[in-house]
Amino acid sequence: MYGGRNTSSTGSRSVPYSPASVYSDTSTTRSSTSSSRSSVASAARSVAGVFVSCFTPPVDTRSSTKSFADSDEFKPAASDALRAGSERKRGSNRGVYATANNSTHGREPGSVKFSMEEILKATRNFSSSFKVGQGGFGTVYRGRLEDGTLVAVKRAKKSVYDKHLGVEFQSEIRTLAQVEHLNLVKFFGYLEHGDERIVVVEYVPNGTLREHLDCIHGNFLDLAARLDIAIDVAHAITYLHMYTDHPIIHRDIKSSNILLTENFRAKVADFGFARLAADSDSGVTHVSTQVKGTAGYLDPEYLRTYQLTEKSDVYSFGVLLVELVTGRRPIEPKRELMERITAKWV
Ligand SMILES: Nc1ncnc2c1ncn2[C@@H]1O[C@H](COP(=O)(O)OP(=O)(O)OP(=O)(O)O)[C@@H](O)[C@H]1O
Repeated sequence: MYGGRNTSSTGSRSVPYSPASVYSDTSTTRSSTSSSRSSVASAARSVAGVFVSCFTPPVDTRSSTKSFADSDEFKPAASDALRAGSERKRGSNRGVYATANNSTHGREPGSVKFSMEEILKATRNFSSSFKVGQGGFGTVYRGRLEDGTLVAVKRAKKSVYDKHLGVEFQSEIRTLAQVEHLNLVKFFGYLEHGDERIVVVEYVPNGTLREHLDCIHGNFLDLAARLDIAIDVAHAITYLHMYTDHPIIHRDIKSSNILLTENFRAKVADFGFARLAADSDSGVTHVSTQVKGTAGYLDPEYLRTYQLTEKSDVYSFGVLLVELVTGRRPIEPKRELMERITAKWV
């Protein structure tokens, strides 16, 4: 059922990302791309239609909502970064994308090899008070570079690179280095030194989408905010699928990989599982791979065939949309048998 990937008429995927090229059916790029890749944006548009027809836009309460960053010791720098144009507020132009040129940071994303000294200084020797999370890859610390840039420092646990002999790490680095989009967590650089594998990315101050759906931060996401988040994620996925040199399949779209800014806009994180999509120019339409991803979000066809295409991300995005609308988790083990798997339930 998977169709082949069409290529742009220019033969190049490095086209500037513009709302017109994504949303206009007359755009050369869009008209020449496969329906699989446009389905992310159209899914978001459909949900947008449902939301818009069902709900009167609520008053924007988010500006008055207290966020992580308000109490954060890094607050001044975080606020500066947000003010300086790397963010857009609700109601401003959708789909206007940051480029390296309007970055407020001193560093060009993706180009930096960090030294251990810089990392230790930024995280105060991996101080536990700077720890912000723990995931499959390792421990995440927040830090501040010498030039004031706020960063998240992802320190791989030893088993990760022992097991995969650095392959996953190298894959993450290559992927991170080639992407830049307002709705993707920005990559600043990395460190590979002895036993250490560290990735330095943009610090996104307001927690994960899942945390907000669980009301862990004490504020409720109104429907307009949820819609904005859905559209942000759709933009990020569309960019990965259509506008990088080689299409990138994220492979782990889920609410705990969606980070929120102070203005409750979404940035997609965690490219640890990312894998370049098959190149349609060579006639290959899928990548055969061992199954990776997160239970509840996994495309059943990918689970059955091990053949990965961009459609797997679109499926996960669909689960995410249901999660956004209902607040449910993709798997709810405490519910009755028939209701446990959200995709089936919905
Ligand atoms: N760029 C970031 N800015 C701020 N916090 C972050 C950032 N990246 C990660 N975090 C925090 O660290 C936690 C762990 O992130 P990580 O990406 O390592 O794992 P995960 O996505 O939660 O889990 P898994 O690796 O199993 O997919 C996140 O849940 C989030 O709270």
